[in-house]
Amino acid sequence: MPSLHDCPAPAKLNLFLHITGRREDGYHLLQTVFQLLDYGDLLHFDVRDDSAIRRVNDVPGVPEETDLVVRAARLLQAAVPGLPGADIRVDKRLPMGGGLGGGSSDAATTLMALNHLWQAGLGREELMALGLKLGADVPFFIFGSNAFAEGVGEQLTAVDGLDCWFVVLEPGVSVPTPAIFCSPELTRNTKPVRIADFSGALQNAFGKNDMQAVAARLFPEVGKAISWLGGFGEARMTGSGACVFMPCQSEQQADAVLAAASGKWKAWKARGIAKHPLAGLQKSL
Ligand SMILES: C[C@](O)(CO)[C@H](O)COP(=O)(O)OP(=O)(O)OC[C@H]1O[C@@H](n2ccc(N)nc2=O)[C@H](O)[C@@H]1O
Ligand SMILES: Nc1ncnc2c1ncn2[C@@H]1O[C@H](COP(=O)(O)OP(=O)(O)OP(=O)(O)O)[C@@H](O)[C@H]1O
Repeated sequence: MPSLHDCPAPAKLNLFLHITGRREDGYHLLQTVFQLLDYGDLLHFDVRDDSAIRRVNDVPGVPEETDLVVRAARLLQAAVPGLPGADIRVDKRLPMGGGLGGGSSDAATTLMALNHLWQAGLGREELMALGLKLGADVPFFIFGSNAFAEGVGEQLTAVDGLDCWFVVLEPGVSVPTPAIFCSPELTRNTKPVRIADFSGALQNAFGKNDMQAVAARLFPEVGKAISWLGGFGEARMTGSGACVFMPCQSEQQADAVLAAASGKWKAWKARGIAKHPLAGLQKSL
């Protein structure tokens, strides 16, 4: 039976995240730049000769039935008649509720890998539409490159992103995204930026993360991580938290920050990448 092993589900950073308004249905209008990293989860797929979808390993805190990889596989199966099943193994490296998009990226990798293995024949746009049913960040990971996102996060425009090393700090807490979006303290009136103003200016810490102040108040470890990393450069929270990142001038600078973090913080370095590693698996419509 066909199989695909060591499929990357890369992490993302939100280089900035502006909340510019709120829709009548409660969803927030935002502007953000998604940056892909060369670090993330690893997924393994084996096609089955029956139609069952199984996650074959234990993932602490995520029951099989609620796992986004299982839900993504079922969604694709339901979209195209006659598809077989799959065994899926998830090597989790990204923290949950970290703002790194781990669950969303796992879902996107599952849709892309199984679309290929099952020869389901869906195009990129169709996979992105399926992905949006699973979460706001899933379409970005299928999109294939770094992106400026608007609307509720589904309107994507390709951008270069940053070609540099990043240090990422894991504060050790899990931030539930709805807790930040629901907070009365969240500001929702940042003036919209133009994508043209963003390009080139990013190295000088363009923009801000509007969710950062709320997350730091609700989860003090997030505030401590920002203060600590801010001693070395421009430190910012990604997504709704909890993780905090800093762009570095060189790999040596990243290594120096990691050495200083040793024994104090869980931290790692990753390089910004321009393309999703599975982008070549898809046919575009
Ligand atoms: C903050 C970001 O991480 C930025 O990358 C994402 O927009 C959030 O993505 P996510 O964690 O995949 O979130 P989802 O599972 O889609 O939504 C969780 C909840 O967040 C709120 N939500 C989400 C996206 C959005 N534009 N406005 C919202 O108000 C909704 O209450 C939703 O029920
Ligand atoms: N495969 C999966 N990996 C991680 N979380 C999953 C997965 N499947 C379901 N979940 C659920 O999704 C929740 C959010 O996890 P995730 O790691 O995507 O958060 P996040 O990094 O904050 O994402 P985002 O940046 O999109 O807000 C988890 O707490 C977990 O309950």
